[in-house]
Amino acid sequence: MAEPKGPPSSSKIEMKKYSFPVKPIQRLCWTEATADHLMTHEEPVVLTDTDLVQSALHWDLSYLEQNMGPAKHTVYVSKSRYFMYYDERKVNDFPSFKEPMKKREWTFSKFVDEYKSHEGRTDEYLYYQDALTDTVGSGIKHDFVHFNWHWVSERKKRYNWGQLTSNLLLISQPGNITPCHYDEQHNFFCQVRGLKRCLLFAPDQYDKLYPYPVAHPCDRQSQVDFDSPDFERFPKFKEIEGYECILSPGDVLYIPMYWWHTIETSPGELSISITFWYRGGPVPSKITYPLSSQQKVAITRNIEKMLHEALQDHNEVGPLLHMICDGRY
Ligand SMILES: CCC[C@@H](CC(=O)O)C(=O)C(=O)O
Ligand SMILES: [Zn+2]
Repeated sequence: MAEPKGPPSSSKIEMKKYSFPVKPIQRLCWTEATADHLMTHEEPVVLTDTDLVQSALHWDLSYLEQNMGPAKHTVYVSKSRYFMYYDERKVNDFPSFKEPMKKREWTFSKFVDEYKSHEGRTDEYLYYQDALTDTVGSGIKHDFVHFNWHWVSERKKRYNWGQLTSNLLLISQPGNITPCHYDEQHNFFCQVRGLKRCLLFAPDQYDKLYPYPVAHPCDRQSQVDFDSPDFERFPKFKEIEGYECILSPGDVLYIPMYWWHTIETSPGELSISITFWYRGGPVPSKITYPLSSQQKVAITRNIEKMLHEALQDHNEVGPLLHMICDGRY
């Protein structure tokens, strides 16, 4: 099997540079035994030759404008290059919370107009993030039906994943960054157009990435500003170690559940990506020890949720956890 065509090396395209060490994420044809081994052990890998979204590789802004139909779609507007997700259902409990980006509902044509008028602006940036649903036009429906569903359903079965929950279409301006966070689902992250640099961190780096409290709108997001880390508040960030890849069209990055990731769109051109998010498989009937770092993260989440539920005030969760731990553990 010929070596998969390599991606452009990160030195060729100026992405943000960080001081922490990163190792390359392996880039393998999906038929390689090592690719299967990595996915079986919930470790990231860039898969080539899957043809998963081959039928979408011709997508560009004008084709999408012709075929996305008349429905409204979610576009985020940010004053910076950063697009940090927040859960609007949790905002009420945090009156001083400032939304890191604004949510707009635009038709696709309106998005294209705004996209064009935002080119060159440095005061506001756009990021289209919406699920592919049956409101799309026949052209997109045709492309969607011709995703490689056989391949991806074989993977779902082999790795005993839960159901497919959504396919998110992501259309990013050059230079946009999704800050570091983890998701509670497995993700086949498919690059359709443009380049994206992905930095991933294993679930056992949890204590170095200082996620917001579970009750906070930015639950699952790291509090650390990678551009200027506050080592007073987040001293263990100094020890962070990550993995890196640059995705080209046709590449599929497996982002395992609970793996942290921050993704930057190359400055060169707009990026189009499609996600395939799957719930985790059923909890094994027999728990084996030691527990995995993913299981430990799930336990910490349940503890925070239970304490918040019991105390009815998220401001009391920290003091109670300190009362349990300080000077005792
Ligand atoms: C809303 C999803 C954004 C995406 C990162 C990116 O492409 O900017 C991501 O975090 C994921 O696919 O899990
Ligand atoms: Zn994510």
